[in-house]
Amino acid sequence: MPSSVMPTPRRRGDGPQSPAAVSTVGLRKSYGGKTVLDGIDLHIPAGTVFALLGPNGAGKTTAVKILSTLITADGGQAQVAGHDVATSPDGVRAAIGVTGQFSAVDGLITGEENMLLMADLHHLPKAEGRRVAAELLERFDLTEAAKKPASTYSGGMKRRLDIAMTLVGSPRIIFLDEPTTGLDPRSRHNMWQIIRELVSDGVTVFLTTQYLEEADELADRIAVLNDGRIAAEGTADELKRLIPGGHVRLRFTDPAAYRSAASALREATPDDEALALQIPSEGSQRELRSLLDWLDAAGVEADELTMHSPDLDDVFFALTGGADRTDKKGEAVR
Ligand SMILES: Nc1ncnc2c1ncn2[C@@H]1O[C@H](COP(=O)(O)OP(=O)(O)OP(=O)(O)O)[C@@H](O)[C@H]1O
Repeated sequence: MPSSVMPTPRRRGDGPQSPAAVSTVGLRKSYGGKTVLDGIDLHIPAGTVFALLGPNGAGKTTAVKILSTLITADGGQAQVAGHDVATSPDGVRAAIGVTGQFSAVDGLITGEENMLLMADLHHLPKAEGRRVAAELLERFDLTEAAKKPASTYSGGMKRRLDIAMTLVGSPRIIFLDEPTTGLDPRSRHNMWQIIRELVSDGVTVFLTTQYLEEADELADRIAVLNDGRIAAEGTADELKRLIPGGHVRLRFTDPAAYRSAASALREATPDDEALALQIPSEGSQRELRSLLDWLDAAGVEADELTMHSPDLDDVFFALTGGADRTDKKGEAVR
């Protein structure tokens, strides 16, 4: 079932007076002559999940690095947990955890040693550190692997260890930079469950992702980053309402049939790789009937006809101007 017809759950942090966990005004960053962030405004209420969505190279990691004080912005302001990133970076660091592309996991030592190192860094007394480490290893299903070097862990286990290490410091805000990139579907769903549990504990989650489904599943609010600017921001439903209607997709197995249909149906958007044609449609019975009549008259016989309601894929595609993407089934599409 397309997510757009699922009942809409109540979103957290909708109240106008919800305190901001993260807020930015006019955040800017350039590398050399290249503008990576070109005036970013964000307001993320405490206790919510925010997804920064964007194609490769859009500037997602750069935003996370600025907000977690790893690099400085060239302009604008950013407050995290009530601290200014420029004037109070220590205050920010004490309140946040960061995991993702610059993971803290050391592959040469065991999972347990990684956890104890983290406990030391947070100045926990030895016994307390051991208790917290054991608890978190258990919570993230790593007890059995705790004595093995982290380099032997699977991708999913490493991500879980990374989050467990972050939680040693009891952060109120967690930045997850592409938390499920490269994970298999089961590990991805595990990670989603972990993220939901973090939020139910009151943690604010700032996540970056290239996966629309992930943002749709997890985020209260989503911002689409494109060319250094926020192209759109809102709940998944609000974003889906930004673009008109759905479409009918015709798939062919025979390249010759596909080519002749493509030349007969000039209004359709062709996808040469998938041998598919996409025709704008609201999906009403009347519209579908006239489309079928039209296909018959044009002598077009597709091997598969599917209806699509607008989803985040469509929004992302429309807003990011056709950047390469991967659809929900993992197929590369144009
Ligand atoms: N230290 C740096 N020096 C020069 N250019 C950089 C540096 N860091 C990032 N960039 C450039 O800034 C742009 C944004 O990079 P960033 O890593 O923030 O993108 P991203 O949205 O996280 O992409 P991805 O999904 O591929 O990780 C890219 O074009 C990248 O090459």
